[in-house]
Amino acid sequence: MKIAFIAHDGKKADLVNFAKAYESILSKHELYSTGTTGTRIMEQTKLQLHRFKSGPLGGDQEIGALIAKNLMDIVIFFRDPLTPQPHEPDILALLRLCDVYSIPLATNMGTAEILIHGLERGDLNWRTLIHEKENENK
Ligand SMILES: O=C(CO)COP(=O)(O)O
Repeated sequence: MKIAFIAHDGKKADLVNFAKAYESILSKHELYSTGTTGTRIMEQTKLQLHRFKSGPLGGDQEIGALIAKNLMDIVIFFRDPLTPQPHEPDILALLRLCDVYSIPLATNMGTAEILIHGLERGDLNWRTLIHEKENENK
């Protein structure tokens, strides 16, 4: 599965702790992130991520482009609800695309934990079926 990690500055420590706690599960998947978030995770775990640009410089939109192609399977985006962001329109666009394509999205630790346990249990295997169907239609 392709999993995207994004965190605003006030939530990066939480996301790094999450990545550490679930490192063994996450290491079995293809991981993506916005720029600074990915750097922080790679500094503090052995995980390898494909890093896009930093969020304010277009990273949310780059991840959004993968969602629009239905290529991203899970988005874990720890937003900071208490701090205004200069690129708020990009953030809303990313969240909107998750809803357009029914992509499982966690915006806080509580939901992220449920998603990761569901992933391990096979609850998200329907995403594999979607990829197979899309390949058949090519
Ligand atoms: O701003 C972000 C998401 O909206 C995150 O970007 P960084 O990971 O580069 O800090």
